[in-house]
Amino acid sequence: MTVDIIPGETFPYNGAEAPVCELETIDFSRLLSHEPLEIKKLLRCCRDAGFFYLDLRDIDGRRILEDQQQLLALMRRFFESPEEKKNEIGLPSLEHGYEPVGNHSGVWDGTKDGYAILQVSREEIRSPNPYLPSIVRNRKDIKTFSDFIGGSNTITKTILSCLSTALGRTGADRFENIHRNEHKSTSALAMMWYPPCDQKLNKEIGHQTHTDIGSLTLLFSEQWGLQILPPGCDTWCFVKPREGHAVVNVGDTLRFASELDLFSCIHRVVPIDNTTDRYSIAFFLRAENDAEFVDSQGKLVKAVDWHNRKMFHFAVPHENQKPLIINGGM
Ligand SMILES: O=C(O)CCC(=O)C(=O)O
Ligand SMILES: [Fe+2]
Repeated sequence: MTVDIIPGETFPYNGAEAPVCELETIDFSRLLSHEPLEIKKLLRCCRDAGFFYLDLRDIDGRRILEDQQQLLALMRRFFESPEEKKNEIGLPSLEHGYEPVGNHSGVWDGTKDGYAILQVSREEIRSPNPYLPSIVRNRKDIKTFSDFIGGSNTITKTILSCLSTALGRTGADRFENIHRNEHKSTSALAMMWYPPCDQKLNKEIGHQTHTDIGSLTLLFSEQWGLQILPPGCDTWCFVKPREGHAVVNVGDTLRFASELDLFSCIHRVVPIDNTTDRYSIAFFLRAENDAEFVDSQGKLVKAVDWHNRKMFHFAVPHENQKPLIINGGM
């Protein structure tokens, strides 16, 4: 196991000092040139913790950091708008559209979630006339979404390809063959806004404990709140935000595709204080809709069915949730 709690490093939370975990860092430029040592390290991270930092500061990755700032400005403008404007198109599909706070279960039993979310699917942004709320349906905003989705797709596909190589997969067995760009998938950009939340008064809190549905998640947040439950550990640990880095994690379908070799780590988001709001951006790389996997229970499942089943499940009250679905069998 390579996930350790950073000795002496803690983060003040709920009147106590909470542990911070030590994740490894992978250099994106080195992955791009398939450097053997970096690929080996990547495989170790995906097998052990299922989470790592991706250093994007070299010239090959830097562009997405600029796109992240553009997207944050767009998100601030969007989430400050009146509710009826944000909700103009509702949720046309499970991976595209807007959902207000409270549409899913929350971080503590009996609570609902504490974030509003705008999703833009890769399928929709590639269409000639993307269907979006009119406050973001203009040339500049569509370019911001497309640049971010295109850049994130390139980064996550690079990681996927390195993992195929690291596992000695060849020909049709390479993971790229179930993530072909011209085949339909539920890959999407998710923009989340957590309004300030008073845990004593509020019933809409944080982001529930879960594993991710898809193959790889590329996550950007400049703010604290994300916690993971490292393998073999019974303590939740904070993931420290690091400038110039994204956080990447393995999701259920890549775990299934790897015959449970790769690790899909359980995580959640908790509110830090009752005065600050929080922004996070996630790109979810998901397999082609028709790709088939054997899940953690030995049952054959299609990528799109796993996605839809788990999405619906996120919304049901905690007492009706099946851990096998929420935590992907972890
Ligand atoms: O908001 C975050 O930092 C993480 C959100 C998350 O885990 C997810 O959307 O799957
Ligand atoms: Fe997640």
